[in-house]
Amino acid sequence: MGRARPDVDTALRILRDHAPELSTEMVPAFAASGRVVATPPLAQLPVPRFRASAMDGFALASDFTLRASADDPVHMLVVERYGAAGVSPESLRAGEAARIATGAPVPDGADSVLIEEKAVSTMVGGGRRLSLTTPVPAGSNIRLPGEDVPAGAPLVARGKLLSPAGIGLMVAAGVPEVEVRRWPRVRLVSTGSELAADAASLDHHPARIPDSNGPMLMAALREIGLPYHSSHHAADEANQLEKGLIDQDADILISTGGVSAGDFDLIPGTLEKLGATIHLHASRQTNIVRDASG
Ligand SMILES: Nc1nc2c(c(=O)[nH]1)N[C@H]1C(S)=C(S)[C@@H](COP(=O)(O)OP(=O)(O)OC[C@H]3O[C@@H](n4cnc5c(N)ncnc54)[C@H](O)[C@@H]3O)O[C@H]1N2
Ligand code: MOO
Repeated sequence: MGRARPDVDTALRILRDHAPELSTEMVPAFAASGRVVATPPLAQLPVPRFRASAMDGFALASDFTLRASADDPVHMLVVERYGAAGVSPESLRAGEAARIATGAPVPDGADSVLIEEKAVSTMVGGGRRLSLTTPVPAGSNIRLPGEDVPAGAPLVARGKLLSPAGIGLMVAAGVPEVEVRRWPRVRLVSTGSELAADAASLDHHPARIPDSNGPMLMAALREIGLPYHSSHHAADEANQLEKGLIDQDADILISTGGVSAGDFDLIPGTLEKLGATIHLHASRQTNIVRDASG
């Protein structure tokens, strides 16, 4: 058992090297926040899914506007051919410009979107006429299919924690479910004969103090989103400690108290008796161990 105090990176590496991998489960992508990725999810759809307008305005063929000038404006006929959701809009004919909304599919025949604010249009006869005094550059305000994420691309690396951004990315790319590690189960053991189980017993025992570490650590576990834990209080007495520390269902055992040099600091000895190997005794306050069962 080394007594040198390792830095945080070293301590984390030792922990990772000895932590057994948890089994995995499939969960819906929308419900995977805070889970650890076991198998990188792959984009089922490209993002954008189709050639999409980045702006509200008019979709048109840039070629048609090449000769536009203040002296000699180019006029186009505005057609209202929105792509209904899931339906590609009809192709544009020469000289037509289509009203288009941000995110809508760009019709065939158009290679550019002129933004609303730069467009000058007037009613002529029964229709709307768009007048251009400068050419519209090819490719303006169009997002290409797969520009953000190509189909098949891995979205989140193995071992990463899924963030809200990761959830949005997976759902945008059509991923229905993702393989993640199951939640680890944590057992929390407050040790110390001086700890009072409840406020009432403090009255009868003037030398006792409340078990504040237990509730604090439970709150910390909840804060990082770990849903499964059990908590236990054990007096500084070998049998009680042994019983308290054994939990076949726990993946992680967190104990508090009993690791320093007092006569009643029995945790390291008890753990070793139970078959644990101490890989890191990081400080007098921190014990990091691995159960013999793996
Ligand atoms: N002519 C102009 N067009 C746009 C301008 C501008 O100044 N002039 N601003 C652009 C900017 S910047 C932004 S930001 C967007 C703002 O768009 P809206 O807030 O009006 O939102 P929508 O047009 O409804 O949608 C935009 C885009 O996002 C997609 N969307 C909407 N909700 C969802 C959702 N729940 N999940 C996934 N995707 C969603 C929608 O389909 C569109 O693709 O306007 C620019 N345009
Ligand atoms: O207003 Mo938009 O917010 O530039 O993405």
